[in-house]
Amino acid sequence: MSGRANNRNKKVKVWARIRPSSNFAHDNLELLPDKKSINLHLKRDPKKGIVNNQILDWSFKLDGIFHNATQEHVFSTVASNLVTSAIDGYNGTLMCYGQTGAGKTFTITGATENFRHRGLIPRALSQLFKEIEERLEFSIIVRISYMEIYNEVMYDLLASLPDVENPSGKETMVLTENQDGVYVKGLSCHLAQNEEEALNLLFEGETNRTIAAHVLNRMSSRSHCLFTVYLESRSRVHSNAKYTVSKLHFVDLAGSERIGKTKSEGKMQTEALYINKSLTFLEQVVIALADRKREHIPFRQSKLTHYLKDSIGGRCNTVLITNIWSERAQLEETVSSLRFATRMMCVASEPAVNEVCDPAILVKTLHQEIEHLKSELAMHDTLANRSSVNYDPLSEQQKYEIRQQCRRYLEGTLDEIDIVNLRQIQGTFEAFREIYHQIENDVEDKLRQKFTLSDRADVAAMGGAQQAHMSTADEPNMVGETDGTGFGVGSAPKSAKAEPSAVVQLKKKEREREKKRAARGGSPVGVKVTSSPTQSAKGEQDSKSPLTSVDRDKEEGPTSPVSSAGGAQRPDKSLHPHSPPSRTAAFEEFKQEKGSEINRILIENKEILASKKKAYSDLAKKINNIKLDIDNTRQTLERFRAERDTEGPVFNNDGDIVISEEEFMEVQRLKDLKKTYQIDYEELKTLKTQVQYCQKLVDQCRQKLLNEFDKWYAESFLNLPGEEVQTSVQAGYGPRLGAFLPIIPSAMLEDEEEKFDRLHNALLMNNPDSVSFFNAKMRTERRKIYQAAMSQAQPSYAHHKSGTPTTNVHKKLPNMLQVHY
Ligand SMILES: Nc1ncnc2c1ncn2[C@@H]1O[C@H](COP(=O)(O)OP(=O)(O)OP(=O)(O)O)[C@@H](O)[C@H]1O
Repeated sequence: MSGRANNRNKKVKVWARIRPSSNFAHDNLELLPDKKSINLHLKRDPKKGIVNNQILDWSFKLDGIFHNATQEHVFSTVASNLVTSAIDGYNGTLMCYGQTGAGKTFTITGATENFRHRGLIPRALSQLFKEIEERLEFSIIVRISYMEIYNEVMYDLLASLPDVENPSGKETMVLTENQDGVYVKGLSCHLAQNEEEALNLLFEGETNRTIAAHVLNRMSSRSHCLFTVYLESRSRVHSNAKYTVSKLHFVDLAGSERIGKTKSEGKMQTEALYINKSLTFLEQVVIALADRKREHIPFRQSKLTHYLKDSIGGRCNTVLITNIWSERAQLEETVSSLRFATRMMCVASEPAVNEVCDPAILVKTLHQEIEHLKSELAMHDTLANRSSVNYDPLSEQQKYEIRQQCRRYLEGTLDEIDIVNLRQIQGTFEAFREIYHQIENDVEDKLRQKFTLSDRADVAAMGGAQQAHMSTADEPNMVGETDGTGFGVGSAPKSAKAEPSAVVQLKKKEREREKKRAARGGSPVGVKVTSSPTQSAKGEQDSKSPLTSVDRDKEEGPTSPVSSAGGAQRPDKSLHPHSPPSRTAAFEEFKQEKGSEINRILIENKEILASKKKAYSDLAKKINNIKLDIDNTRQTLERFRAERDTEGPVFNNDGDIVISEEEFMEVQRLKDLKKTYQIDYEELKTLKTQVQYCQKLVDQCRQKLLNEFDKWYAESFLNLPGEEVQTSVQAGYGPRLGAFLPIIPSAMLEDEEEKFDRLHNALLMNNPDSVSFFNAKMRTERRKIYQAAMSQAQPSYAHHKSGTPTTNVHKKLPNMLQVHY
């Protein structure tokens, strides 16, 4: 069956979710083992008389039924794909329908007091940003709007409480349509650059909804809430004119119970009437959509259906979750909800990507193409006598010939390269690039050899010192091993063996002298701190060493940083031509002397950074506490509302519900808390920028210090001109960790750390209980980063041991770390 035929059979996906209950009506409600079907048996209603046509047995088959399902299971089953498809450019709608208290809000938003119970929106946002981070080749913009429709009036839940300042409820937003679809003029749309910002918008909308419910007596269960995520995705790789736009709606519908059941009067009756009307219109739209022959769909009858015009079935991925009760008293409403669900199942859905063309880029691309074709033609005209324009790609033979031509051109044996067509020009440039890379690699190899030998000399010197320190004749293997391999660590590369440098020869001689000394029972070099240089030099006069006696004196002198305890003496190039101090000791020395100014600045910057970080973390804690306060206040307000509902609401002359002073105070408190939260949050953002800035300064200073040290070390001890030195930072090695350990760039780790902090804070806002969960997650993630970094760095380490210390760890890390987020 073709994909098209498949699409033709596609329908809106419909699920039912049963609210957990200890009074599950087992006699009336039967769930079948396929986990899709449900049978209901109603008792005859004696109030309807002896003769009535009431249907008592109902069977429904849906796409699935969630019974005792976790939030995670519901999300992965119905919403996860919607999120991925939305990033791919498909519109998506997830709607919860059902009577009041059946669990719509619990499903869509979740319970704030428990992290495990967070609903589909926070989970979807989390997955969304994770996937966006993984799609490096796309630049994806996320915007969010949050709207409430109450009594057929639209309210922006993300505007700064317009309805509180405008209690008349005069509508400021208008539903409009253009070629791109339906949109609401006046509805604020907010950029969200990460999960934290998106969660904040959700949280802000929820708070505004609660405040409006109390200040304006707008019952949240009596309004429709629409949280919409808008995505715009452009390729970073191809600068073509096409890009995708999509929107993902999360719709929490008002309670669907019939008006008789609410037993409402006054204002509440008006609400119920509006709800009934808009849900009836929704049902009419669904019925019309299900009928393929219908040409007119009555979308414009209500704000809800008009807003969702392009978001139910059709080109959009649509999922309906019908929330139902399982208790006997609610069976009639349950049947009604399931009937709506089965109607929705008939609505066809043929999702399609929403691709848009950017006219400006399109014009630019076409211009480029015209220019390209023009130049091809021009070339064809000029070269018509010599060759014709060839559009085929170059063959291997042709590429080889072009490479040869380029080489000869560079060597000077060819004066001009014959240009025949555009392909050849491109091939020529490619050949030049290859040659350039090859030269670059050759130069790097040469530098590596230089480093290898010097570092080996360094290691050998340390090996000698170690052996001397042990100072036991029964451990000759230490020396023997070192001598055997030449350097004690790994084996030398062939090139190094073929062309031993002066340093290598120097070391060999030193080993020979060492052996002789050991045979005579004398102290090895490393411990001859107090011996007379002339004396020791004298003993060596007969040897065939190419060194002068002065050289030997210097070599064995008491100022050797390796031999002196602590090694903190001032390194002197002239005194130590071949026995440099360990890099760690030299670095300590460097910080005190030549690099003292930059080191001082580094320490200062570190202190400032630490204080900023502390201020940031203190403020984050404070904000979290405010968030806890807000949650508690909201719960208190909920309690007040519940009490009012049980006692029966008291109305004033205007028909508005009168609230107690205590409740009023709580509302005030909630507003104040929200204001403080916003102010502090703004300050937190400023602090964060400051922390990032200070971090950059610290990194720069550290890098400068290391670079200067490397140059100084090379000049002073390795006889290398400073400019030729590949610094520790470039090479990924640093004195603090010893010459052989890779440094994971601190900036990078802190970047990751920041990500954790952000996530941590965002999730704390959602629920304070998640702290331990997140700490654990942070630990695992950090371990992963380290392991990944080390496993990447490991080959370089091994390489280094065998003589190639220049592998650039820095270059490898970023891509690898990004994989984790
Ligand atoms: N699957 C579930 N698991 C645990 N608790 C649930 C579940 N479904 C609903 N609840 C609880 O039932 C109560 C009512 O749920 P909720 O507010 O989500 O209903 P609703 O359908 O959105 O009602 P309304 O129309 O008034 O907004 C809440 O306290 C919620 O925590």
